[in-house]
Amino acid sequence: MPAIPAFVTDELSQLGVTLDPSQLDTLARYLDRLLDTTQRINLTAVREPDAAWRRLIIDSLSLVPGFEPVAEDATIIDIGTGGGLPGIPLAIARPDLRVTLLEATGKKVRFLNECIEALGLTNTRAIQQRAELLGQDPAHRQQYDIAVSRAVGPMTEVLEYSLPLVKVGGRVLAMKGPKLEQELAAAGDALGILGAGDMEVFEAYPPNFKQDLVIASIIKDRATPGMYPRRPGVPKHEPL
Ligand SMILES: C[S@@+](CC[C@H](N)C(=O)[O-])C[C@H]1O[C@@H](n2cnc3c(N)ncnc32)[C@H](O)[C@@H]1O
Repeated sequence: MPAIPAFVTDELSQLGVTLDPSQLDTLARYLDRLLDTTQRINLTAVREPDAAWRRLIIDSLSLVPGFEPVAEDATIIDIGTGGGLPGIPLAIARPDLRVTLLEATGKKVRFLNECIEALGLTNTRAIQQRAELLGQDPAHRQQYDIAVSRAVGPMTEVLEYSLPLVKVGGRVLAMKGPKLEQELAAAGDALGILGAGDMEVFEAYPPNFKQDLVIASIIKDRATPGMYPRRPGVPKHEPL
């Protein structure tokens, strides 16, 4: 069984996340695969095992408290999931939720499908597509309760990828660093245009952790106009 550092359960419990031994084991097996595969495909820059538990697994699970209240069987989409972050740790920690991993790059999606199969993640699927196209696909547009993301781009771009995929009444949860304030100052137009309502920003960790990870939580309260998201590449190169 892959090693699980002693700090993991304690740090998770400080975030309000409790996992059983088999969930911890599944997380360890996922991390093993991710670190092993990253020697061939660049899936993460974090290679050292303790740092990988903290920055990849525990950081991802810091989103869990932001899910509440959430309906049983709620649908989550992880936009630009790369090697499965934060979506795979979330799917392991919350088997009651249905998780879609969205990623544009084929070789990363192949890795995600191998993980889903090997780890027996029956609540998880991976889709190879660009967010700009999935957001215009009626099978996915405004179908998700929650859109999550990590390290996909500035807030304005993340909002144009995320809000079209979320139901009215659903939520966007974006993992962000210390530049969030500047990014939000630039994102006012995007919030209004894309149908955002109330927004809250909270620290992912209690103060004793000294981590600067913050989570922006945005409720969607109106339908997104049909012209958004715009064509692939436009949200990035001509931000709203
Ligand atoms: C910096 S990586 C972050 C990956 C992962 N979220 C993480 O934190 O490790 C950004 C990922 O988003 C994907 N991506 C970027 N733009 C995208 C888009 N428009 N639609 C789908 N995936 C996209 C990229 O292919 C890449 O794998």
